Amino acid sequence: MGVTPKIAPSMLSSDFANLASESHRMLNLGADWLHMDIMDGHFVPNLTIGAPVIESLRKHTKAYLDCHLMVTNPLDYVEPLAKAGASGFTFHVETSKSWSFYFLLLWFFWIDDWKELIQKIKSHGMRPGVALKPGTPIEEVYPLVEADNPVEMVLVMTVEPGFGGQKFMPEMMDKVRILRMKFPSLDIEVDGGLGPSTIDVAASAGANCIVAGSSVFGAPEPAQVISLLRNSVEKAQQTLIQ
Ligand SMILES: O=C(CO)[C@@H](O)[C@H](O)COP(=O)(O)O
Ligand SMILES: [Fe+2]
Repeated sequence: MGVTPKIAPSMLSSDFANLASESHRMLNLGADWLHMDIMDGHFVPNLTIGAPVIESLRKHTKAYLDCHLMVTNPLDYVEPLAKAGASGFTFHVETSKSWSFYFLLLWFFWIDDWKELIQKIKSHGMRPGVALKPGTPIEEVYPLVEADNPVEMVLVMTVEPGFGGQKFMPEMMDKVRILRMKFPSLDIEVDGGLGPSTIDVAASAGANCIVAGSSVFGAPEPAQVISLLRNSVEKAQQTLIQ
């Protein structure tokens, strides 16, 4: 498998009043990416940060900022986030999906929507990803991965988006397994409830990008948790290759 492990502490669990030092702390403890949860209070019932905070953080670090957009209108965020210095831009496939369900005609607009969105993300120098909620079938993301101009990561939510500290949903691992079989070199990220007790099942299903908030920030030795997450992915990759 050509995909490398990426451990991404979710900064939602950090002390937002000390975001720069919390970010440095995580990177010094072995994190690869910083996972930034952007919520608009509409797509999910919680409101977090937006481009101004990413811009402030960017002044303090060169790290890969893995932005997870839990927002209803991701297109509106492309330009501000690119200017702010975001690295990855992962939008939810469910945005505008309800229209497609009711109106066949609008379904075509939805297709154009995500094509335009991916194109815009790339032309603004960011790396596009698509996320899906627990209730969304995995087939929904296939067209975006198989497109001529595809997304470069799929984020499989392992909790309902909106809050940190929820319980991991092992039944989501079927999605990860299917994706890994179909797309051996795709970055597959899992997000929600990941930690020492849940990493092995996610890693052996084929996930290589691991978001972890409460398990890292709540640990007495966060470095040990980061290293355990990485070791689990590396070990599972050896098994998957054989
Ligand atoms: O996107 C989300 C929540 O919607 C996540 O990124 C969480 O912030 C992960 O936190 P833990 O479940 O690891 O505590
Ligand atoms: Fe997230």
